[in-house]
Amino acid sequence: MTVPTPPQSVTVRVPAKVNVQLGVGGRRADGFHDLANVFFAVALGDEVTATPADTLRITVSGPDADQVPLDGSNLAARAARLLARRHGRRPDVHLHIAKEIPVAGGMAGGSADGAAALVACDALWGTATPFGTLLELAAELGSDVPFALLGGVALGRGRGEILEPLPAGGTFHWVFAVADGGLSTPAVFRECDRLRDEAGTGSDTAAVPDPQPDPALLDALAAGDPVALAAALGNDLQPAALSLRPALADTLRAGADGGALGTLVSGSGPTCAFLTKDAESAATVAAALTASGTCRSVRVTHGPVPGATVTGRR
Ligand SMILES: C[C@](O)(CO)[C@H](O)COP(=O)(O)OP(=O)(O)OC[C@H]1O[C@@H](n2ccc(N)nc2=O)[C@H](O)[C@@H]1O
Ligand SMILES: Nc1ncnc2c1ncn2[C@@H]1O[C@H](COP(=O)(O)OP(=O)(O)OP(=O)(O)O)[C@@H](O)[C@H]1O
Repeated sequence: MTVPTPPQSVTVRVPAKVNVQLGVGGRRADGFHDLANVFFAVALGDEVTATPADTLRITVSGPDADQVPLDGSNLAARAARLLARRHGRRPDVHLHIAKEIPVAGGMAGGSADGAAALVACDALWGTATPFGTLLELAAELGSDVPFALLGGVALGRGRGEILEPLPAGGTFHWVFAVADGGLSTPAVFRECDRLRDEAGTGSDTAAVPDPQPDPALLDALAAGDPVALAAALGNDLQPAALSLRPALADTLRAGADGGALGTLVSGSGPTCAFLTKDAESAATVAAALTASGTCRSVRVTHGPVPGATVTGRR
């Protein structure tokens, strides 16, 4: 019997997400918010390559590389440590992140790298962790990490970590406008609470009704209908992101004027997302956004695409 040789390196591709619906409930006793979170994975993504090393080491390349921590706080490093501990081994791995997802942009870039590191280390170390266990480890790392493993389109309940895959009937075309500088996710949730308190509605679970997925949005996804999906897009964090970064209103307007079917802030922002009719229309909207001067850069992409997937093994 031949014993398979362990790989010398494993590369994993992982998608960014946009939340086509982000219903935010009241603040729970643990500080988190219950969500009706419809995640959508887009082709814009990062690549994480794992190779054996004497000690855990992170390197990063790409346009935002200088904003990514290289120490133990990096979500990819935390993922490697968590998986190693589960299997009683040392996290002796070099993880290189080829970063395309905007940092602190509301597209779950760090979460994506955490999910990719779980999959890459599992393949490199031959630990054959069941997918259900990877999902549990992912939820320990952060609310958005399980979805980066799953990909496609899914409803996230709880703080976003309890996932139910949803059907999607076709490819949707998106444009993303990347802002200068990021927004902190906890700060945006705090601002959402503050705005609710200021409006007199209250911000805890007793005051805010449980958010529910919008049936019209789920039908539009299943039917692959971009016009119906555009009409149903919604993000309860958008007022908070706009309150912290009022200039985002100009970006959203520029995309709408440029012909987008629907516009919204992606997750906690500040990246803005534009749903378009087709690939040609996406190029037109991208050109209008670039010409408007209301954002740092513009990315054209599509989805849904699969979650963290091994794309290379040497
Ligand atoms: C805004 C979203 O990106 C939408 O998908 C997510 O809800 C955020 O997910 P994430 O970045 O993985 O967030 P975590 O790392 O789990 O939590 C960071 C912080 O965001 C806030 N947070 C996050 C998720 C949630 N359901 N309620 C919250 O209030 C909490 O202050 C928490 O301490
Ligand atoms: N691998 C990573 N890539 C990017 N940022 C990371 C990573 N690991 C840790 N971080 C830290 O996380 C912070 C948030 O970055 P991230 O790109 O995940 O934000 P985000 O996309 O807004 O998150 P989300 O959409 O999940 O709320 C960064 O400012 C950075 O300090």
